[in-house]
Amino acid sequence: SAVLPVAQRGEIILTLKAVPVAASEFNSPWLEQLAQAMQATMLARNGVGIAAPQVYVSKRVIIVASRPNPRYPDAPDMAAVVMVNPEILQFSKETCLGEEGCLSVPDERGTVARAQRIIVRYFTLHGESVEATYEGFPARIVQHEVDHLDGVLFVERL
Ligand SMILES: O=C(O)C[C@@H](Cc1ccccc1)C(=O)SCC(=O)c1ccccc1
Ligand SMILES: [Zn+2]
Repeated sequence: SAVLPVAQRGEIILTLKAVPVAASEFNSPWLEQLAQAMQATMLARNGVGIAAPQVYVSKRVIIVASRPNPRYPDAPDMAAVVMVNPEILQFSKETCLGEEGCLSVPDERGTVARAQRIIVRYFTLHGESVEATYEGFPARIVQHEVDHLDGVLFVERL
């Protein structure tokens, strides 16, 4: 499906707090198409995650898709997870440093401290509520993507 343009650092959309997806939007063709376009865009850019504001949709939808890569060779190879209205319920006290990049800040990488483990609650595209624990690289991606929903770029955490 459609690969969408990705907003770049300095564009207002990336500084906004995205709005929650409304109950009426679950199970809608709109939300399915948004998720498919986000996934296609993420894959086209070789990303391991993406947030809706990065494709100019200021709504609280993210995709998390950890896979082994040069920087995280032992990262889990996980099926892409679409999270609607994600909320991080708990951050572990333990943090870890790791390198991050961003599809909206090309040619820049930096070392960011993130909680080692998190509990996140989100809804699926069908409106089911899920609570899940993530740690390590997948937890890092979730925190990076939820930051996008709150208008925060990783470079502000360096
Ligand atoms: O801008 C985004 O949200 C995508 C971003 C997600 C992310 C990467 C690394 C740590 C946290 C979140 C990317 O996928 S950047 C490109 C990439 O695949 C990558 C970059 C650095 C390290 C590992 C992967
Ligand atoms: Zn990013």
